[in-house]
Amino acid sequence: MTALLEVEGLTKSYGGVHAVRDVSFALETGKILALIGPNGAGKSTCFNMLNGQIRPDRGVIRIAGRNTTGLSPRAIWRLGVGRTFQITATFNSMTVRENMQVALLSHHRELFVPRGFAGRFHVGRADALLDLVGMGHQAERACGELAYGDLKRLELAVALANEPKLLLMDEPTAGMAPKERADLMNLTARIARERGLGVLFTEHDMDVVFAHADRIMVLNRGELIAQGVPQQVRNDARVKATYLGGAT
Ligand SMILES: Nc1ncnc2c1ncn2[C@@H]1O[C@H](COP(=O)(O)OP(=O)(O)OP(=O)(O)O)[C@@H](O)[C@H]1O
Repeated sequence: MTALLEVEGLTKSYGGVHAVRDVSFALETGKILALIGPNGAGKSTCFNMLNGQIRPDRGVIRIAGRNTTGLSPRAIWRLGVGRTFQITATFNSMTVRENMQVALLSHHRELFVPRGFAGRFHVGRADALLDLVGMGHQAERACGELAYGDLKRLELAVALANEPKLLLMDEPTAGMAPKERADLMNLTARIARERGLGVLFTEHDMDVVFAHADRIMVLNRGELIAQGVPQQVRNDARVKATYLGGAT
């Protein structure tokens, strides 16, 4: 069976710095894969090659069997790759529902709706996605008033408006309280299973990674030094020496 995401020999250098070197992995539908590593290991570079922001020097990226290497971020988004960001990207002056409506209009390429009319479109779909992430009761609130954890859930719903097959989450739980972190990751795992999404996330919080990832990849100085299920990675001598130390 073709994996949802297949990466072979992904490589990127900046001058003499090997930011990502010969990285290969695969991600199956319905699974959650974590990409971890110390500061400067190459996580962001790797992520940004997958979403089209950085062009690899070498290597191949296939999403659902289609070669997406070197495509623009917009083309990759159109092929069904959703993203959430470290810094939440919602419109603060709009309500929660309006943010969803804008995302849905964009997904349906309805970009020329006259100002002030966007609120009439996709109400049912917007509310269904808000219910899915537990935000239905806050549909009328302005985003600027939301608690941080709720903003992150809205951001997840916005990413789902594009009906992605693959979801890339950059430090999804950064800045959240421990209980909110677990809630967001449990929600993400449930949605991934139910909708057959693959999720790739970067994360500095090892509790989140080991509790919620199906598989973990560890980067160090641009190279993948280990990948496997959490128990394998936790017990890997090289990972312990270079990264985890006594952390787990
Ligand atoms: N645009 C760039 N120009 C030059 N060097 C870069 C550039 N982007 C990244 N690097 C270098 O590539 C290496 C990998 O950086 P990257 O940001 O991908 O790591 P990271 O694992 O995401 O780190 P962090 O956890 O701190 O965000 C680092 O040595 C970094 O200094």
